[in-house]
Amino acid sequence: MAYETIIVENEDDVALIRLNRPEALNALNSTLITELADALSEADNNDKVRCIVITGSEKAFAAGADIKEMAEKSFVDVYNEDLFGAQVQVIERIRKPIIAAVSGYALGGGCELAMICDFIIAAENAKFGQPEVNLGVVAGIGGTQRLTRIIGKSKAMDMHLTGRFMDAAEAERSGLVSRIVPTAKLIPEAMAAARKIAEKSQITVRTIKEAVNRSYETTLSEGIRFERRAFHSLFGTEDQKEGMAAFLEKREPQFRDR
Ligand SMILES: CC(C)(O)CC(=O)SCCNC(=O)CCNC(=O)[C@H](O)C(C)(C)COP(=O)(O)OP(=O)(O)OC[C@H]1O[C@@H](n2cnc3c(N)ncnc32)[C@H](O)[C@@H]1OP(=O)(O)O
Repeated sequence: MAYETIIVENEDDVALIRLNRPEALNALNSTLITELADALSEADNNDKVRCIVITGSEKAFAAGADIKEMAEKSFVDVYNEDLFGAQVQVIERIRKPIIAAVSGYALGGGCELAMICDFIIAAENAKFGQPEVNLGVVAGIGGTQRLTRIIGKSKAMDMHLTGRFMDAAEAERSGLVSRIVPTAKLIPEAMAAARKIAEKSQITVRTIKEAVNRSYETTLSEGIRFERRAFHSLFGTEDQKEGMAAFLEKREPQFRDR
């Protein structure tokens, strides 16, 4: 499908989605967020795609929601159109793993989009922030909830209340990003991680995603019970037999997603 504000490249088993509004530092306008949700759904439904990478440009992953588009809207406008609601729900429900490859600014909705992804690989030049306070609003795509769970209350309050930016090193120390790579190597490193995931059993990968995400939604004991059931259930798959046999036979597993 042809898109106006994103570019989708399918390489082997991985869909690489590039946000592409360089003139506005990939600010999330209604076209971009809708096209992103559509492209992610398409990738989720495409049997050839086993992992997804979302990235932006070197200067900006995304500088947040499009302020020019939002500035004149009233409460009634954003309430009635449920600004960001439908598209974000689609993105949150994608079952395949999504890596955010972040270079440059990931601010406001850009930081929130990266946090919806399953993990973040950051370039050395990455900067994260929730500067909505400077615009007289609060984050609206989960920033107050996800950032707090990821980096803790004190740092999350600092980021949201002051609107300051966090560099890649602080983001890694805080657990917001899984690793930092040289800026020029961001896409190759993210694609290599995605290809590694794509080699695994997709039933196992989806179960892992579901179980880790469950930890945000439930109590520790419920989460552990869910994990144990998930672990037991995978013994009903051919891929568990193959994975364990391959280890014992000292060979690489050939998973069939069954
Ligand atoms: C999703 C919600 C609900 O959580 C809410 C939000 O996300 S609100 C938005 C939060 N984001 C911000 O407040 C960041 C706004 N941008 C900046 O502070 C700066 O642009 C910068 C620090 C990221 C980069 O600064 P600089 O290098 O000086 O570049 P600029 O000249 O400012 O920007 C270039 C160009 O891009 C336009 N731009 C940047 N960000 C946005 C945006 N969020 N919405 C719309 N347009 C944006 C900027 O206006 C410039 O375009 P021109 O004015 O030159 O046409």
